[in-house]
Formats: sequence, structure tokens, C-alpha cells
Amino acid sequence: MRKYIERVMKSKNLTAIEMKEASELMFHEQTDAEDIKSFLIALHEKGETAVEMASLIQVLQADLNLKSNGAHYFDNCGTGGDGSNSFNISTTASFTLAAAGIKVAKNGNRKVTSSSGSTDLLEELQIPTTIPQARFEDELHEKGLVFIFAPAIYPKLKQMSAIRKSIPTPTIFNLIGPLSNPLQLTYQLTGINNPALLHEYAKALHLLGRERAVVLSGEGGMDEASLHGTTQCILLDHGELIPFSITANEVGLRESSLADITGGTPAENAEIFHSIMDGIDSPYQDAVVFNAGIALFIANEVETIQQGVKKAREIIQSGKAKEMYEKMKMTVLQKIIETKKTEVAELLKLEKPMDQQLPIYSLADQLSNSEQLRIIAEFKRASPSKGMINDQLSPIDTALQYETAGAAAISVLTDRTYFKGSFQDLYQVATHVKVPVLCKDFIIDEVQIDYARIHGASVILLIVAALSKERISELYQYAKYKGMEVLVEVHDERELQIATSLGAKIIGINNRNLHTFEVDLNHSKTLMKNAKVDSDVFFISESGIQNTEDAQTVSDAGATAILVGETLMTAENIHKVFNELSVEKREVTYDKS
Ligand SMILES: O=P(O)(O)OC[C@@H](O)[C@@H](O)c1c[nH]c2ccccc12
Ligand SMILES: [Mg+2]
Repeated sequence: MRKYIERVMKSKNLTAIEMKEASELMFHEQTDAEDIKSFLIALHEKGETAVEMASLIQVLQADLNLKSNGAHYFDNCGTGGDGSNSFNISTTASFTLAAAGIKVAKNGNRKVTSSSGSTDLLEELQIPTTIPQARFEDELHEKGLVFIFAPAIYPKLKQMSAIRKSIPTPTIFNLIGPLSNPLQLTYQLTGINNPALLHEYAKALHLLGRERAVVLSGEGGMDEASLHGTTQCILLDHGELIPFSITANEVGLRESSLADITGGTPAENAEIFHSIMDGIDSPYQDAVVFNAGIALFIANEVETIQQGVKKAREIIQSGKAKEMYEKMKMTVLQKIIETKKTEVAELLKLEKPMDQQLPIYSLADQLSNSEQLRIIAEFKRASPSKGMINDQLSPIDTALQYETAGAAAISVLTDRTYFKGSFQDLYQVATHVKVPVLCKDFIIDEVQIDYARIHGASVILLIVAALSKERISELYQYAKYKGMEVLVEVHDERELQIATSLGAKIIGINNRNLHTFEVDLNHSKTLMKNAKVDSDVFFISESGIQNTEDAQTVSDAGATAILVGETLMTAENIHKVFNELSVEKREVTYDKS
């Protein structure tokens, strides 16, 4: 490290090989923190070069295995740190770009100098920010837009934070954020807070393989094109660097001051975001269309920035940018899972309650050799799709009625936030009936399975749509090991495949899509009819079953049982509903005779 410090202090620029070695030393735990500090300060005083910035990035990305798959990705992340406290211009612009068909991989971070960073705003807007890296390209393919939380990609950078905090001036690490996109980009728009570095920055983008890019610095070092004064730019076009400057008036926009585009808290910026998406004319919208216009020009969607500005405005006014936002918003299932993660973290902190060894009853036994469609009756006070269903019923009384009516099992919703249930409900039911009780929850961790068992569950639910393939298999094995059975819930062909590859014997086909809440019995019917499963697999048709006709439909398609919640929770007479839904299994009796 010493030799590089000395070299840099003599104002010598480092070669790529030297900077790579220096970077590796910086990340090496045995390197003295004081040396790293001196190096970073000297590098900054000398002025960071393109080669130095790009080499540091290459070291950080050494294990990412970056390669182009032919798709053209775009990023419009800036350096931040410009002290302008503008609202989230580039984050808002990214929806407009994606709506234009550009594949936007937007890199971002939490607030550092502003009051709301890109990630803070996205959370407020209920857009997922924790998508795993392995999914980035699929997301871009499916939705056209993905948000990347940079610190999650580079654990090495965390080591640097203490050292960086001890240095009063910015360092190379304050510059490289926008260079650190973990995908191989074709296009990039990036704003930097230091106009003196425009040239080096554009060169760094070239070294990192960008085909076309604009690096700009707005009036006063703003990291976006500014509506007041002049914005300095460099266009990188296939290796060529073309400097130019631009003003709002030149692209057909009126001037506005910095005060007109100031942001605030994440909630305040979300309000600004919505007003832009709703097409309300304002300096906020101008700032977005200015920057989006430049981006459209970079990606060859238009021939001039003026045209880009016009097109960006149209995309917003037509509601297409807003549609893109709606598409990106978390589905109900994703939201529930996010809440579950915090609940599980809480559960893990608690001392586990005593295991009372409540008996286990087999659901598979219940389902064997029945001439009639069986019913798994559910205790469900509320749901995200229906709101409050019935909060007047006692879990014990209801469960006892379900049992005497002939339920094959009783399902108890234990999720509190969205379904108003609890483990206490589960325990009360399990200690009063002699049929299997299903813990109905969004299980993502072993600890929930422990709690389900302690509170008397014989069966747990695992939802394929909510889990990775690896995780579902681990949780499945864990429940088995605890002596419980598992109802594996699927919604489509792909999920069914995962369930069968687990060796699941009880498969729930949910008629309700947990992402959209749509209920479709026909969809399930086709899925069951075409399924290739072992003869000892039981299908349970779940959700939306209201009458004899529904029951007969799914029975004919191959269901052994139905899982019924709302219809029972709102029934005047539970026995009557049981009679209506316990239809004969026509096909099965037919085949056997
Ligand atoms: O009330 P319904 O439409 O009869 O649905 C019952 C049950 O299928 C539904 O509650 C359900 C099926 N899968 C789930 C997963 C989690 C929570 C709830 C569910
Ligand atoms: Mg920005």
C-alpha cells in the first residue's frame, strides 16, 4: 500500500494493474486502516482518473461474472451528494423509460445527503427493493424494470464505511456508485456532482463497456440536468467523447429554480411522484421529462434531446408511466411476505414456549377411501381480499360445529396482520377437536413450524409461490421430521411441478391467485385434469367454493377435498352448507366399478 500512497502523493496516476492491486489491498483485512485512509485522501487530492475508477469497479465485480446476453440494459443512477435536496428525479424518470420499452436496471441506495434516497422512496411506494441478484435479468425480461440496492451487492464496500466516515472530504467511493451496476449495461445516463470530472467519468464508462452514455453535471454541481442555468454534458458514443451543454429553454422547457423541485421525506416525495404520474403539470414533471428525454436520446429512441423531452412528456400524459408503476407495485402476496419477515425476526427473539406434545392426526388417513368430496373447513375472520368476514364467531364453537358436520380437517388462519388470526386460535381449536388441524399461515421459517406444532397443528401449509425451490424443500423436510403432514399449495403448472418433485402427497390447488386475487375454478380444473401425479396424491381444491355446482366441478376434475373458508364463516347453518358441498365423487366411483 505504501508504494501506491507515495506514487499518488507525487501526483502520478496509477495504471490499471497498479490500481487493481491497490484496490485488492484496500479490501484486504490485514491492510492498515491508516494506510487506506492516506491512500484515499491522496487519490482524491490528485484527482481520480477513469482508469482508477474503472479498475476499482472491476475488482469489486471480479466474482460477478459479468457478460452480455445481447440484451441492452440502461441505468440512470447519479452520484448523489450534490446538496441540492431535489426530489427523486431519476427514480421517477426510470418508470417513464421503462414505459418506453427500455430495459432499466436502476441502481440506487438509501438517503445519504438528501432526505429520501431512491430506495427510501421505493419502499414508500411499495415497490420491492430486495429482489435477489439472480432474478435481475428475469425481472427485466418480465417487467422491463428492476431496482437494485447497491450495498446488497457488494459486501466488501461495508468494510470501507468506517474509514470513509473518518475522512472529511469525498473519496473515490463517493464517485463509483453509478459505475457499480451489477449487470453489463449498454446505455447509461449519469449525473455527477463535480463538473471537473465529466471527462474522466465518461472515459470510465467507456472502459466499463458502455456503448452510449451521457455524463452530466447540472448548474451548481447538481447530479441531474437542471431547469435553471446550464448543464454540462459529455456524450459517449461508441468510444467517442462529445462535450456539449444544454439549458431547459433549448429543449422547450421553462426555467425553474432549485426551490421549485425540492424534495422532502419519503412520504412527501411519494406524493410528488404520484402527482407526476397523474400528469399534473409542474416543475417536478419538467425535471423528470428533461432527464428522461436525455435518456431516450441515449438509448436511440429519438434523434434529438428535444424529441426525447416531447416523448417523455407524452408517455407520462398518456398514463403509460403510471401503468408501469402499477405493474411494479408489490402484489398482496409479496407484501404479506415482507410483513412475515419482520414477524419471524420477532419470533426468533422470543423464548420458545413449552412443547405440550399435543396429538397429531393424519389428514391423509382422513382423505383415503371416501365416496364423497371431503371438506376442510376453515376458521378465517378476515382476509386481504374480503376485509372483515366475520369477527363474531368463537374459534372453539365453530370448530366443534365443523367437526360434528364431518370436516376432514379444520384449517385455522394464524396470520394476525392480514387475517386477524393467531396461534391462540389454533391452540384453542386443536385442544377441542379430534380431527387434524391445519396451521394456515405464510410459512417462511422453521420457527413458524415449531410454533404451529406447539399450538397443536397436525398439518402445515407451504405456499410454493411464496418460497424458493430450495427453501420449500427444507421447510417440507423439517415439518416431516416433526411428524407433521404438509399441504403444498400451487397455482399453476410450474408450481405443481415443484410440488410433485418434493414428493408432496397432499397438494392444494388454489383457485385464487395470491398475486391478483382472481378466483377461477376453470383454471384449477384444467390444471388437475392434466396433472401427471402418483395415484396416492390427493388434490385439495382451495378457495371460492360457494355451492353444490362449484363442489361438483372440482370433484369431477379430480379433487378429493375442498378447502372452504368464507362460505362457512358466513353461513347461517353450517350443517346445511356441509350437505350442499359434500357431493358424490362421480368419476372415481365410475372408474372403480
Ligand atoms: O374463503 P375461501 O374463498 O373459501 O378460501 C379458503 C382458503 O382456500 C383460503 O383462505 C386460502 C387458500 N390458500 C391460502 C393461503 C393463505 C391464506 C389463505 C388461503
Ligand atoms: Mg438522481
